Amino acid sequence: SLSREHCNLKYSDILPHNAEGYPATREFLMKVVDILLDFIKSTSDRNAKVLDFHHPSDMMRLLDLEIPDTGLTLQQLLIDCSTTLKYQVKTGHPHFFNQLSCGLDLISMAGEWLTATANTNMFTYEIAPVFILMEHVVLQKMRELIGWSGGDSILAPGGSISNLYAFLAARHKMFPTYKERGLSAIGGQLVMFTSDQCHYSVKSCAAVCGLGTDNCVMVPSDDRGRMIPSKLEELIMERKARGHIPFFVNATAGTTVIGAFDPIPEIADICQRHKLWLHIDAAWGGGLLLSRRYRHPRMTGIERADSVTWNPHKLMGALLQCSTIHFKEDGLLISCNQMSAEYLFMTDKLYDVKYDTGDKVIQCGRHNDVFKLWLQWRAKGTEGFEKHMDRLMELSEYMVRRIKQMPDKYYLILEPEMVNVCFWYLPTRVRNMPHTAERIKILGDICPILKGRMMQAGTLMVGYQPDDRRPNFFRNIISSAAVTEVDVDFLLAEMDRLGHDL
Ligand SMILES: O=C(O)c1cc(=O)cc(C(=O)O)o1
Repeated sequence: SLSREHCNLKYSDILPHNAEGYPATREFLMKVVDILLDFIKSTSDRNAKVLDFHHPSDMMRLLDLEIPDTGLTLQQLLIDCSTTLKYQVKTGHPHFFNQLSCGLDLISMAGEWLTATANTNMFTYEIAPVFILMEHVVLQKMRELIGWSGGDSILAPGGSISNLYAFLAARHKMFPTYKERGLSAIGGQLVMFTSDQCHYSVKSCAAVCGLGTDNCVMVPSDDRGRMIPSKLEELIMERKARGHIPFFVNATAGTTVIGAFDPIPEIADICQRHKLWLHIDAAWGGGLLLSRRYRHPRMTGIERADSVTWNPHKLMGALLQCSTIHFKEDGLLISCNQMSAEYLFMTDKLYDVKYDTGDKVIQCGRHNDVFKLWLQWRAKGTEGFEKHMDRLMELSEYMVRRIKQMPDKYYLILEPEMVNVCFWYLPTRVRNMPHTAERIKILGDICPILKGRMMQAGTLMVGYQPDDRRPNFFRNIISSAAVTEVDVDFLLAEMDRLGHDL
């Protein structure tokens, strides 16, 4: 807690309100840092819980979230900070496997602290000169890793918006007068294509941009979750026969649930033949472009795409959020979205206004998501990122081996292409049953119960979900640098401890 002289102070006693307030300001902020360091310490403590679960109504009673009429003391604010983190899920804990984004990279976090302190907008070079230049350098490096020279990119508030920007640029490329004239510039029904395993944000582009989801054709995938190219071409021809205008194909590099990679070369050939825009949603798999060992064959041909989404906040471990969208053709983003608002994007500035990025996107104000990635890249180097990717894949391969060593307790659903390990847990009573539809139904039904036990015990978090081919199954994600083989062994033992009697 704060020293006696400062513990009754309020926000009005610190900078900027009180010009003499630096000592109190410093003490308060250092106390906040202490609270954050405690959280970081317990996040990396394997004996600490991943979460302290309470149902929402109980949680409300444990918290004091009331919005006060008069401000509270700095001391109370410190208590508020501690309480908030006490009930926050530790997504950086070595036993947190629940999402595609797991882990707490402390260099990236330090970058986020600086980003917050700089508190600037990314729309013009004028107020973010260093960060704008960093964006250029980092995004160009990522385009080189995709296999392009030139082109353009930007950071977006998440993979869904990155995919939307690709859609907008594709439509603009094919129908440049759409921007001014709207639908009448198109004179026909646009159609887009994606696999039935794709991220739902691709389909939402059709809803948001007026195609209608009926015109977002879901292409069947094979039993590995990969788009079937021959089906794609059939569906394109069928829509053309109906007088529709196919214009956009999304291929997924790393699907959300099973981590599948669509076959890019065959899909790119089809796009070339039919003159369609090829977008590759590598939001999840993109990090593997950094690995010479795993990039091929998963993303062979990615350089043939017209646009690529790649989220460093996923496999690369940059802090949330950090999503990038890359275009092979330079100039497309700005011509598609530019509105030239005179109060912001004046052309008579003293510096080269091509560095003003705000007019490239429909957002205007844009958060600085680049510094935490740049600082991380400075810390790791490209080879450090490659080691990180190879390590995550190695741990997933270890988990698959361990699961195969316990066929009585675990059923591996398919050989993973990346770090999504999909399996069923087998409680004692089903271990002698044949693997029939009847048993699969039981295995699906126990997922939410076993997950509930994990959350109540607070010792582990592994995600589950159904897909279009099967009921609930567990999907384990290893994307955290904190995870080791010991944690994989813990996961498999803990699920059995919690679930054997289900
Ligand atoms: O960035 C993430 O962690 C993320 C994004 C998703 O769309 C879906 C998931 C997920 O299914 O874990 O995670």
